[in-house]
Amino acid sequence: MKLSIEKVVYGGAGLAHVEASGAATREIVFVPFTLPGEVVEAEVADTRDNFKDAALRHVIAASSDRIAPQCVHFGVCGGCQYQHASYDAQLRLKQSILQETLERAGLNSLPAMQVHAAQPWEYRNRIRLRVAMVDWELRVGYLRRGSSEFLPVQMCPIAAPLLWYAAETFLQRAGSFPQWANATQEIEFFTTGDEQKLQMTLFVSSQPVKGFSELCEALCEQLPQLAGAGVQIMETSGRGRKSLRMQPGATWGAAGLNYTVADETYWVSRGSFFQVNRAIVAQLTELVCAGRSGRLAWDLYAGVGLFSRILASQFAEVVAVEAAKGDLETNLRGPGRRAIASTTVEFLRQAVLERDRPELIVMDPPRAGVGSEVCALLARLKAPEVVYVSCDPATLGRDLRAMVDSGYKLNQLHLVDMFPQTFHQETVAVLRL
Ligand SMILES: C[S@@+](CC[C@H](N)C(=O)[O-])C[C@H]1O[C@@H](n2cnc3c(N)ncnc32)[C@H](O)[C@@H]1O
Repeated sequence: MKLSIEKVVYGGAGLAHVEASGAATREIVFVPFTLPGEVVEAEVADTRDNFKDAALRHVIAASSDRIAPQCVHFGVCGGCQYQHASYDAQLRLKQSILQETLERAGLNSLPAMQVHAAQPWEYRNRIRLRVAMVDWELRVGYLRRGSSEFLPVQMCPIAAPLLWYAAETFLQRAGSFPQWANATQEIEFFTTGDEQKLQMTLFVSSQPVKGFSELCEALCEQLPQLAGAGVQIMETSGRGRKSLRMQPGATWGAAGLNYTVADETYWVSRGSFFQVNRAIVAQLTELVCAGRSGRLAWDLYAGVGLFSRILASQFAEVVAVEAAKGDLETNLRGPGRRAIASTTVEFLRQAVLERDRPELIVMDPPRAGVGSEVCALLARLKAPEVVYVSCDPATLGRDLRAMVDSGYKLNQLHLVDMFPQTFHQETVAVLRL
C-alpha cells in the first residue's frame, strides 16, 4: 500500500493513516525506517486491534533528511533505528517526540527545550554480544530485529573502536581454547572513556574446569588494555531470558576500572551500571550538578555515585541512595558523604517521618520512572529544587505531571542525546517550587 508518513513515534517507526474498509475511522499504520513527509510503499506485516505494522518496501518520495546508513547491518540488526536519518534530523525527531509525549501527559506551557549532542558514532563504552558457531566458524553478533534469532555482525559503528577490536581479538584467540569458545554464549566489553582500560565478562552455559587465566593472558598479548575479566555462569530456572540467574565464576586481573569523567574518577566494578555514552557523560553531569550548592543534597537512584561525588564538593552534606549492591560506598567515602543501600521509596518514607528537607534532590530512575508513591512523598518533602534525569519519555511525563500537580513548576527541559542512531532518549528536567 502507498502511505504518507506523518511523524515518527517513540520506538522509531513512522506513522501513517489509511482508510479502513467499512470503518468510520482511519486506521494507524506503523512503518519502521521512514521519515516525516515521505511517501512510501509498504506491506502489512501484522494486524492488531487498533493499528497495523508494515514493512517498508520502497521509498517513493524521500525526505531531504534521508541519508545512507553507515552500518551494513542496519535494518536487520535490532540495535539501531535511525541511521537512515541525518544526525540533525534524529535530534529533531527526538525533540518532537518528547514535546508531544509531555503535552499528552497534560503538561502545558513547557519551557523551551535545550538540545545537547556529542559525537553520533563510536560513543558506546559498553557492548554485549552473542557468541555462536556459524558454519563451523565462531562469530559474534546481536539479535535480529524483532526476534531472538542470532545475527552475526562484522561491525558496530556506534561502539568505541576498542570494543570491536576486543571482540575480534576474542574470536581470533578463542580457537586455541575450544572449551571456552564452546561454552561462551555472550561476551561483554566495557572500556574507560579514553579506551585505555578494558573489562571483559564471559557469560557461559557451564564453566570449563580450567584455562580462563591462560585465555585472558593470550588476549592480553594483542589487547594490553585488558585489565580484568570474569565469568558469569548462566543458569535457567525455566523458559526465556527472564528466568536466567547468574552465578559468578572464574576471575582474572582487576575487578573493575577507574573511570574518569571531567574532574572525578569513579571505581566501576565489572557489571556495575555506568552511563553508556562516553562522549556526553561529562555534559550530563554538568547539567545536573553545575551551579548548585548548599547544605544538603540527595542523589536518588545513585548508581556508582556519578552525580553524588560532584555534588559532595558543592554541598556540606550529600546523601546517595541506591538499591543495588555496588560501588556507591567506595566512591562516596569521606566526611559529609553518606551512601545508603535502600530503595528510594523506603528512604523517602523514613525521611518524611524525620522531616528531612534537602535543598536539592537529583533522581535518575530506570525506565519505569519514580512512580506515584515517590511523587507523593516528594510533594510532602517540598525540596525547593528537583533535577529529574529520565531515559523514558512516557514515565517522565507521568511523573512530571504528578509533581506539577503537587505544586512544582517545570523550569528547564534538556534533551541529552545519550543514544545516537537509536530511538532511546535521555531527558533532564529541572523542577522548582
Ligand atoms: C539509570 S541508573 C542511574 C545511576 C546513576 N545515577 C548514574 O547516572 O550513573 C538507575 C539506578 O537506579 C538503581 N535503582 C533501580 N531501582 C531502584 C530503587 N527502587 N531504588 C533505588 N535505586 C534503584 C539501579 O540499580 C541503577 O543503579
